[in-house]
Amino acid sequence: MRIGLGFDVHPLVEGRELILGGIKVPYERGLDGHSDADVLLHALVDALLGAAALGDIGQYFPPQDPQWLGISSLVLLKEVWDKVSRLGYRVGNVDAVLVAERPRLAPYLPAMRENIARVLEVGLEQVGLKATTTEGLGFTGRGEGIAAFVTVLLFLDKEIPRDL
Ligand SMILES: Nc1ccn([C@@H]2O[C@H](COP(=O)(O)O)[C@@H](O)[C@H]2O)c(=O)n1
Ligand SMILES: C[C@@]1(CO)OP(=O)(O)OP(=O)(O)OC[C@H]1O
Repeated sequence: MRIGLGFDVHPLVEGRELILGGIKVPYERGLDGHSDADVLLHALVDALLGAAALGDIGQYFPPQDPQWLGISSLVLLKEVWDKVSRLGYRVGNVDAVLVAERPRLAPYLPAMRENIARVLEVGLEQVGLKATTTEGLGFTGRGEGIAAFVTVLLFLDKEIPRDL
């Protein structure tokens, strides 16, 4: 059994779409980055890589490489999951928190969970996802950016408990 932790932050800017968990969220600004800047999926990728002790997202998708310019982070997640699952790992559960003052994310969380469950080949009940504000405090509170924290539990095939 292995535990992984991922954390990411991207700045909110004008002229970009807001993509979170592979879902386009209607908002007047979007996250800036080399890829689609999906902060939730980047933190999830790092949690998976961390659990398998395989490094971090930038080692596989360098921000200087034009190949990844504007890429959907669902593609990056799929590539990393292929790598991790080839080692024999399966997901026990994922738990994640999006930290954003605005927009209100609750209506979009179910679709984000579905995307994550589909790519990681697990049931919806194995993917926890919440949103929180920081009550106006800090860079998230000022609306300067969005942060995400993700934990993941991996099992090797032979270790999977019967109730999962
Ligand atoms: N961007 C966000 C932030 C929060 N929510 C939902 O609001 C609830 C209250 O958040 P607090 O930070 O005030 O505790 C929270 O439970 C979320 O469901 C949201 O939808 N979008
Ligand atoms: C996803 C990658 C891909 O170039 O770029 P960004 O969208 O800038 O995201 P970040 O989390 O800053 O770094 C990871 C990179 O691998």
